[in-house]
Amino acid sequence: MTDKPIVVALDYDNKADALTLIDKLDPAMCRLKIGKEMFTLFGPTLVKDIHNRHFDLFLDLKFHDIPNTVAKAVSAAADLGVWMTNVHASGGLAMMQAAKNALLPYGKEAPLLIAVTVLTSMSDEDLALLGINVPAFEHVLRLAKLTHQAELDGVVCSAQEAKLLKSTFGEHFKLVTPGIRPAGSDAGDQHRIMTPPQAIAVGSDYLVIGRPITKAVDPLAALTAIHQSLQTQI
Ligand SMILES: O=c1ccn([C@@H]2O[C@H](COP(=O)(O)O)[C@@H](O)[C@H]2O)c(=O)[nH]1
Repeated sequence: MTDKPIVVALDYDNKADALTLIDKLDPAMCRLKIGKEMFTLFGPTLVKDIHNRHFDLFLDLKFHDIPNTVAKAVSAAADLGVWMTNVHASGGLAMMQAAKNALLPYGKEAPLLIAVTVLTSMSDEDLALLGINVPAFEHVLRLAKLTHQAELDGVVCSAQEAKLLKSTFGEHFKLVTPGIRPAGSDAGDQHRIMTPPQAIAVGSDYLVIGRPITKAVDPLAALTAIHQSLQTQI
């Protein structure tokens, strides 16, 4: 199992609430993620606030644009010193290669660069509505092949595809899996879900977990319980 596989998704509209939670967390136990909502509201200052608290930060902005624009955006993310950032694989091979090339000047300081395959909120039926008439796992595999060809560090996928992707691309290709739900917790808008221990067992490297922790009555207790549920797998 990867060192520190839990990535807590901070989807708050209030910075004070987010910092209150962060201040209860231990950087040795988890990493953090901010996405479009918090970055749009609070910007690079929030990134600094989180770095000052010694957490690795996944900047989940899912860039999807023409190659030149995405390359510049990824470079701007690297300038913030984040641990991981991402693009949409459906932006295409040239876009992903431009993003990868933009990180070359950063050397070992470059963030991990991964690509979103098929959002975990999407079912086979949702894909069919987009004219994609194959099961989600097939489209995930197709986009992961493109990501691998562009030499990115890995993909965002659901844990349901993790076994297939690990066996296809090997240990070094990182699998970042949202749609993680402890047994009995509300799936919400997520469709392709798995429990934390199952996700690790099938090869997920990083488990992105938001509401099961942030909306819990006691978020620290929820995180600790998930963390403990993984310890038997070390
Ligand atoms: O396919 C994807 C890509 C990103 N996400 C993000 O992960 C978290 C999940 O939060 P939960 O509250 O645990 O559902 C959220 O920030 C999404 O933007 C994803 O869910 N699926």
